[in-house]
Amino acid sequence: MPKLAYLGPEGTFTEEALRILAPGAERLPSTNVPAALEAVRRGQADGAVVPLENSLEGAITTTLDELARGESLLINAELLLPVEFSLLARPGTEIAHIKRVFTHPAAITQCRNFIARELPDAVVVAASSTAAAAQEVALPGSPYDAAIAARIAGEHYGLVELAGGIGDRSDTVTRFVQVSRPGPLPEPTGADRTSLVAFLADDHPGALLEMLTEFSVRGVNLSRIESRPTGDGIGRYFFHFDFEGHVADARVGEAVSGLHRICSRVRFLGSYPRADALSPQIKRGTGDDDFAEAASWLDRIRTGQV
Ligand SMILES: O=C(O)C(=O)C[C@]1(C(=O)O)C=C[C@@H](O)C=C1
Repeated sequence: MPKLAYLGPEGTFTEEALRILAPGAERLPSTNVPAALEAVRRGQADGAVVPLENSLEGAITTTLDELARGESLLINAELLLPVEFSLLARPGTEIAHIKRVFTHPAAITQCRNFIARELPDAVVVAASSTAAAAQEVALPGSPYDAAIAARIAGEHYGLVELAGGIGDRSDTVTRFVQVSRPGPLPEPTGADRTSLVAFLADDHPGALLEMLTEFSVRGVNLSRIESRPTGDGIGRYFFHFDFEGHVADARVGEAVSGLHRICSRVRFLGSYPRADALSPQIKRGTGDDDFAEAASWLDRIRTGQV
């Protein structure tokens, strides 16, 4: 049975995602995303499940940065999980008396309107996770009056739900990824996604366009691009890319090789089945057969068999 680290403690949305992605796995709660990923790198866990982006707040930048640094980890699965938030408090608490709310920064963003409307005078403090906030609020003498978390966190830690479905949108989804140390890739399914991090050799004019061109000329459709600061100064970035296809596909392999040639460094983050199982539209001349036929034709003309 694999042991998987996750952003804990029990009752986080990440735990819910892990239960779906790996129902039989042993769960190792970690205090934050870096700790969950380090547990994999140190061999304390066989893998980890961490949040990557949210449909309302965008990327979980800590995860992007932690996947770009340290020893390489590979994404081997993803999950899109609908997230619903509840306002949880110790029994007997009234909303009017709530002055200090505790929750994960992503939850603060996703419940902004509820907080402004129903808790205008409350101070909202960032916690390492929604369930960590609920765990803290449940402690006698806690400095916090309420937590924003999943309803199940209230059940775990003995809190009552004062309000449910408090997110600004009812259709919010968070994307989670399951990562492991480098090893065999998942087999191509025809509905895959590939992720990588690219570091520019320099920021000459058009450098970003050159990277994008490596995808477009081969008909590889980008689904996400995020710039993240390298820390070397304002304007110095590295880039996270998600795109359709599996690195075993000729067009994807050619695009990734092209990036490898023009960038100072490329970190491959994996090819894995898409959570939405959507198959890409293959542009004319960019299918595996097209690449194979073109390679044969090139061999022929290089030997004068024109
Ligand atoms: O704190 C949690 O419960 C988490 O699983 C983290 C997290 C996140 O990082 O976005 C996951 C889903 C929600 O968007 C809120 C928080």
